Amino acid sequence: MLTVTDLCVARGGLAILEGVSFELAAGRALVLRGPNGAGKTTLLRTVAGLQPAEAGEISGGGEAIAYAGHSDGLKAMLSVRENLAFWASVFDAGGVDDALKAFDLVTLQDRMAGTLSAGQKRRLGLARLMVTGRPIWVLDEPTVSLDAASVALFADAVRGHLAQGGSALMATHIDLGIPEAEVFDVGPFKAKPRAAAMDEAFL
Ligand SMILES: Nc1ncnc2c1ncn2[C@@H]1O[C@H](COP(=O)(O)OP(=O)(O)OP(=O)(O)O)[C@@H](O)[C@H]1O
Repeated sequence: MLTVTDLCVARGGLAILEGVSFELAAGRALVLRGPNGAGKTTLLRTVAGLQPAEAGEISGGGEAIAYAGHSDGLKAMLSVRENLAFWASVFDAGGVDDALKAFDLVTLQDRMAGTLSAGQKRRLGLARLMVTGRPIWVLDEPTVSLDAASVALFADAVRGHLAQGGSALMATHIDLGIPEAEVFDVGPFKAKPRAAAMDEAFL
């Protein structure tokens, strides 16, 4: 269970969201909603441990989290299969063949990742999640560049992950058709204007 309590997150020296609390249980998905610039990416980065929280607590995250952000994080000179094998070895996990199948990458498995189209790169970036063995997927706009068929593959992968007791926290503007998903609107948690604590030394 991922538990976020009274969290305040900041970006560029400014508090963005404050008083954020939610729980994410095994088998559940939580979709962050809010307009551009509302703070969804900042919240996801903080939950994933990529930046410190200004205040509040996050428990149950850490090593349990696999994060996929705006960048696909691929190695251009490795093949599709080699990219997945590399990440599987980093996480000491397996599942390369299942990941290739789930994201329709079998026929592309020997192609250099750098030669893939934007949507194919995104499919490979998302397939990486399946070889991490980590239970909590934290995903920032995972469906960018994906066509309708690929969005359906992604939704199937998330549903499969939830069915195995995993969970997913994601920012997305589209309806993925995942009945387990709850919506969390970040709008009401907009921070009152004030400088973030970490920048005090530079004021
Ligand atoms: N590196 C940065 N330095 C300064 N400000 C930043 C930085 N990154 C983001 N911001 C600002 O922080 C606020 C929150 O941005 P964030 O990316 O979290 O929003 P978002 O809800 O994910 O938006 P979108 O839907 O457009 O992806 C915005 O006002 C943004 O301009």
